[in-house]
Amino acid sequence: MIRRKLIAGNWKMNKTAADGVALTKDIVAEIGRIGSVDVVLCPPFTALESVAKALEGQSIKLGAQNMNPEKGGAFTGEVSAEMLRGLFVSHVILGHSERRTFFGDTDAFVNKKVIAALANQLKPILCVGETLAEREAGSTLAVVQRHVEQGLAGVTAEQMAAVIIAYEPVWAIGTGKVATTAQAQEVHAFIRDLLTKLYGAPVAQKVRILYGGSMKPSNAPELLAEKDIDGGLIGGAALEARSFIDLVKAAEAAH
Ligand SMILES: O=C(CO)COP(=O)(O)O
Repeated sequence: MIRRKLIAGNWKMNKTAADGVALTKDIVAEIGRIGSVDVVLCPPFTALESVAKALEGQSIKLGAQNMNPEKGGAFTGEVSAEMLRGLFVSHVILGHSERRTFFGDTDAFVNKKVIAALANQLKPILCVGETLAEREAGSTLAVVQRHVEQGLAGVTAEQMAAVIIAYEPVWAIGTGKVATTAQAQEVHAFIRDLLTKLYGAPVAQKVRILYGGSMKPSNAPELLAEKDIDGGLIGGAALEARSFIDLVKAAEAAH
């Protein structure tokens, strides 16, 4: 089973709309119509519309970094799935560890978002991963299992075709401390086994599992060569055209 590699850039709270357009134009100039790798840019909400325009006619897709599961109403400061769809957004990062840590996102709330995203034809990129304390306590796999099972509660086998999972060990995010390929592959294989138990092998074999945490052009080829690592969710290295393009090229070479 060949899964298409996917490289997604999570810009986090960086880039004004103008900066985002400039970065997008540089990326598009080199890899706008890349055929063999899926590429998703996830700017902040404020840059989605301008980046969508800069991506017109290209195969690169647009993602958001969060969303509220409600349809609409009195939820000051929040953004709904329908609002994102209206801006040509196709993907949405959900359950990122920064949201879990700083903004109180629980597994149950993340699950509501996943369900709402799928109901609105948005592809969720569900983030899972342990903290350093959890790894040191030997609970990595238990934490990842909880994030996956609770995040996907109520998601059907058919809907899994639209779901992407990102394994992001929290201790590797923005720290320069990348998980070893063996550490990453172990957890990716564990997630695929879990998906096999939940949905059966034909479904589990098709789900893309991305790695995230200090992924760079220098360490990407080794990570992307692993059997169950299907791409990357990139933070820091997605903020510059050169490193992001090189990551996409590494995924193309690993294809
Ligand atoms: O959190 C991440 C992507 O969502 C990873 O961030 P870094 O690539 O900056 O470590």
